[in-house]
Amino acid sequence: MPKVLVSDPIDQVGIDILSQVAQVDVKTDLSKEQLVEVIPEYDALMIRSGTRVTAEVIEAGRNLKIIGRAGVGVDNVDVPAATRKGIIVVNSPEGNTIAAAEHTLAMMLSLSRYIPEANAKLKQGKWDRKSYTGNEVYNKTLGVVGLGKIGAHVATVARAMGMKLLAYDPFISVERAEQLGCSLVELDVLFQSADYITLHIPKTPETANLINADSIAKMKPNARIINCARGGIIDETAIAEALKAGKIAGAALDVFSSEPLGESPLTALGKEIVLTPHLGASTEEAQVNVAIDVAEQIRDVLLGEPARSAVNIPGLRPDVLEQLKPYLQLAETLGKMVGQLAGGRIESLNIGLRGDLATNQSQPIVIAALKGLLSPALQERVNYVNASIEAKERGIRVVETRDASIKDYAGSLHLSAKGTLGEHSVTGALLGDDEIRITSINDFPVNVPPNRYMLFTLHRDMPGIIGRIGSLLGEFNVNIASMQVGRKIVRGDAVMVLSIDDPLPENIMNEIKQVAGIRDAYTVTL
Ligand SMILES: NC(=O)c1ccc[n+]([C@@H]2O[C@H](COP(=O)([O-])OP(=O)(O)OC[C@H]3O[C@@H](n4cnc5c(N)ncnc54)[C@H](O)[C@@H]3O)[C@@H](O)[C@H]2O)c1
Ligand SMILES: O=C(O)[C@H](O)COP(=O)(O)O
Repeated sequence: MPKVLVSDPIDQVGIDILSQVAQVDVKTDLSKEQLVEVIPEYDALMIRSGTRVTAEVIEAGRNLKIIGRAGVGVDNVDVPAATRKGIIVVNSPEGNTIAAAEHTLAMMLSLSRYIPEANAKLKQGKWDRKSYTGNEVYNKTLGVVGLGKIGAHVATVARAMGMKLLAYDPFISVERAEQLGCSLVELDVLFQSADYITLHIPKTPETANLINADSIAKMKPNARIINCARGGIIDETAIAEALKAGKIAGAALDVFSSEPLGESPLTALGKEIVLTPHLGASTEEAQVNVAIDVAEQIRDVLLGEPARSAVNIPGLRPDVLEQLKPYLQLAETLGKMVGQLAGGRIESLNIGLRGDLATNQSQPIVIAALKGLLSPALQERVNYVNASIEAKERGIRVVETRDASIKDYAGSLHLSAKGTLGEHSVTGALLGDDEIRITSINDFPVNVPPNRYMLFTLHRDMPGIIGRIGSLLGEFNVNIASMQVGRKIVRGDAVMVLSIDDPLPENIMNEIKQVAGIRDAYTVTL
């Protein structure tokens, strides 16, 4: 039974799902060193933002197949290191959207009405009404930086509260912004015009310290900033100084450049700042959502099924994936075949998408073909996650061509591999919904299903040659399951495809190659 380590607190519903297929260990207080020590025995790791999955952890996780982040942000995971090792990283892109948006709105209102401090004072027995006259958000301008899932929900609710909306998001269309009641503006315009600025962007090199002394200098003195996105998007020293000097009116922060928040100039400030310890996703509902979402993906991957929201393999909607699955199988099979036919070091792979396939999303098919091509050499070390990187590192040039006009099958795939020992091609298609057929070898037409063990010969089409190969295999006690010859002209060149029940004995290939008329022979194991 596979083993799953849960190293951050997640809802029991997730543990129950994982327990259907795995032994689940919940260890939420592991130090860095302890994590590195225990990770080798686990097939999957499930985390929230509390566990840092460094390259060292990934390197030590020699059995790891999947890291599941029960939440959105994967910035606590070294995703490139996981990708390189072929470990799938999945998250829950939508499970906590509403929770984070509502927390943002709660922070905005708390900040405007000084609720946290008024509450604390009253609990100390002080009835102070005069210190806490706040502001209404009604009719004020909210600047939303990042109009993705959370930003969009914040905008929708803020609009209903009577706020005017500006948004900055270079990846969002004007139509989408207008649909949400937002005017898309440049960042500086947003900084200069907004009474409230809320951040809903990932932390990237472009967004690190986006709010700094310079950007704060552009803001109105009554501006209030809310960050429920990621620590490090705000320069904490700059914002603390600006608040102290009264350059802006307030800040509400849920996330920090270093978490847990230790000693910080932020904690010394008064009612103009509201701080929460990364609580954006902490609702019962969100925790159930993300736990189910991620536990199901871990379960599926451990059962050999694809994950629906992996961050390091091409994202496909489940319905598209379902439709493409037989073609992925086809691409992988053809990749395996053509790689073995070409032999030696492969320099380039030409992938021709034909018929209906030419109009499909090609990236997963290309990856599947590369996985097939590399799997004889790399075995289980190559998968959908790292196939492209592995191919690139081996200097394999990948060329994709499309031709929707080739209609001999609904969709077919033509792979041509050029290597140090020559160039070979295979074409394949699906019969019915999911039965694979090899339809040509080196452009000789055939029609054979793939088989675990196969033998191919290139030969002169002449009497006796098929019989000679048949008897030779018989002499070596190899049972033939099926045989087919493909040729373009009578007594010209031809290809023979044999499906055999057993692997070929080592010394038979030399004998086959010596049969009169045989130009070359190849074995393929699928
Ligand atoms: N505090 C919490 O507990 C909590 C909970 C959930 C999510 N989050 C964080 O909230 C953020 C937003 O999450 P989401 O689910 O809405 O993500 P999302 O991917 O749906 O939206 C992010 C948006 O940011 C935009 N964007 C990217 N780079 C940008 C840039 N340089 N300038 C402006 N816009 C840019 C993207 O186009 C996208 O529309 C993420 O950082 C996520 O990790 C925090
Ligand atoms: O990216 C996220 O999903 C949030 O930051 C939530 O993090 P958490 O799961 O640790 O609460």
